[in-house]
Amino acid sequence: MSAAVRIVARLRPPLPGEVCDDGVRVVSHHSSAADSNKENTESKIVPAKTNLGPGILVLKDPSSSSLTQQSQHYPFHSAYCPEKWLSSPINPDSDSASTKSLFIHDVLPLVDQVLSGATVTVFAYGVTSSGKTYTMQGNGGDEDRGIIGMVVQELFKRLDESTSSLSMSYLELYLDTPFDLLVPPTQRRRLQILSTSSAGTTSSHSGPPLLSFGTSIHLPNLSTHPVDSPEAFQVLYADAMRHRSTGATLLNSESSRSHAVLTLYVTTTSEQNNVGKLHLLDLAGSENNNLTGNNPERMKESSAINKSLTALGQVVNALNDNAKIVARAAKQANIASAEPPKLKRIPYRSSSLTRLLSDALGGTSLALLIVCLAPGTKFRSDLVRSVGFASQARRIENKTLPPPPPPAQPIKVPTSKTFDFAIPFRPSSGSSSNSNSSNSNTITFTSSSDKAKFPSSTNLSSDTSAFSRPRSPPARPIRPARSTRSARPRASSISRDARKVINKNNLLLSPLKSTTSKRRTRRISFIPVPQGSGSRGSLGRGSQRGGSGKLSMILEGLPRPRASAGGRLENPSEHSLSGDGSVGAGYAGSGSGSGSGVVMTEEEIQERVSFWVFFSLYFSLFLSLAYIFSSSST
Ligand SMILES: Nc1ncnc2c1ncn2[C@@H]1O[C@H](COP(=O)(O)OP(=O)(O)OP(=O)(O)O)[C@@H](O)[C@H]1O
Repeated sequence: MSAAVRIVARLRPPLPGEVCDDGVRVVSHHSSAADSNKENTESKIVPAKTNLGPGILVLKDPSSSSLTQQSQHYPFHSAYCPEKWLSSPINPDSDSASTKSLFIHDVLPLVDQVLSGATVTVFAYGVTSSGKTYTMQGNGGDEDRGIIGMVVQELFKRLDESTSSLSMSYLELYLDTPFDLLVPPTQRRRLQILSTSSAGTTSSHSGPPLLSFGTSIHLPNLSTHPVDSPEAFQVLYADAMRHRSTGATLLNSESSRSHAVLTLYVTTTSEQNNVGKLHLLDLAGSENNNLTGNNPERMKESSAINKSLTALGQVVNALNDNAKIVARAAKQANIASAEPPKLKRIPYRSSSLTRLLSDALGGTSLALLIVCLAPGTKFRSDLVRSVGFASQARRIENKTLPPPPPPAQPIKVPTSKTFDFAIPFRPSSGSSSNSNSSNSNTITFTSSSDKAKFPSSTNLSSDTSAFSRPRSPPARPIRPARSTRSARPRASSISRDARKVINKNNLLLSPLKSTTSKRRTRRISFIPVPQGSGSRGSLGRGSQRGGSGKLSMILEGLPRPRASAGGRLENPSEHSLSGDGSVGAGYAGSGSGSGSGVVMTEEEIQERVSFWVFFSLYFSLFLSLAYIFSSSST
């Protein structure tokens, strides 16, 4: 799968005393057709779907009040700016300037991807004092929260704590050298950057997933720290920020003197062992030393920053050229027989920054580039350079990795008598509490294939929020047989119904061999649920048949959909998952009776008969003795 780098432009408001002109505008999608240059084909192809995007940024003649033929259009995925630079008012519900808008429209969809196990890189790029740190980190207050704080809050809202965990690493590139920001300054040591193949991380590994920094690069000594709450994150983050290199320049009293890379690892241990990664980068800004008034130390830093940003520009240039070469080759008539186009070498190794970003640019990560722009006239040439850089990055296509494979471990085979291990069904919170859950009986099926899995397209209800992890394709749902009228139908009639299930679901029934069979087994318990229990998982299908009785079904030994503690997975057409993780598929039985049914193997019936015979014998013996004893005492 390929995915273009997503580009967002953000024009900050003027700072006190900053001289601005009318040379930049953002054309909202509402007015793009009317206001923008109609001959600009690029602006026409941008879909107008989100509230704020596509963000067409226009550089225009500052002395002219309107957009002219000479105005240059830069269509990005979104653009944010104070209202005064909007070409026409946008949707009144939208906020064109805040970090929150940017987060909701452009970052939030990527958070879903991280939870699905993808690697995502968000990086803020721009000239010094253009608002990169403000965008990523905020200004400290709740009103001015940055993307990092919002992402962490959102991750904790969505993480299922029983199966997922969050950890973080944080490093800075100071003078193009990586340092760990989460170790005390006394232990500050230069980190090594290795390519993944030389680090040997591709070797097979069992146990918890490895927290490797990237797919193609690896930092073996970078520390990772578990984070179990937003507050714990704040403590670690604030500590690390104290270690980050900042300094005052004439343009910014707290100018970042290093590129900072915060990585959040979402490790999921249920179903599929995988790690979703979110790299959040606050790059240092390119600097014009004439404007910053740097001293020798600042000059050294500035030269390192500018050098690494130049290297980044060269990488983007080369990737852009390659994208053009590929597009040109694709236009040629007989591509199938043509030689693959000769592509340029990408100079990733020319700086530590480009090595760290090799996944995000032309690699396997999903990427969002936030181009921060300063409106002051003294920054105009920097602004033009920045939008030029962003326009080139727009053509870069990353090759995202496919979703992680399904678990390799086989499903565990229950070997002893099956009904002893039946998991009692607990009614979900919406159902009535008096279901006879202890009265569970089981039938063992031996499956000829692994096809009959739970339909996995289950959605989380609104209170638990959906993980959008791509799951294995849904199989046909198992449809339990219709119940009979009697509360305890005879085994023979149940067997017939059960056979229907078996035939429909490609299962083999082996009632006598089932408990000792070495083959993979599945157990299905049919448990009576009181009439009108109102489980949210009840199917409409059954009620169409006019039935009022309900059965619930438990599948054991199958992968279960995840739900957060106390949360509930729900698919209104098939299944419900109660907070304890037990899954029920409610359906309405036919007929007007209670609709409860019991399914047993012949072996189980024999066992029950023997039990009752012995029980009756002992009980009558006890009665006789009691009678003899009482008559002798009188
Ligand atoms: N969107 C915004 N709204 C209000 N103030 C902003 C905004 N963006 C930036 N600022 C202010 O502009 C100043 C410079 O911003 P910031 O430090 O984030 O720049 P920077 O791009 O990170 O600079 P450097 O590369 O030098 O670190 C700060 O005082 C910040 O509060």
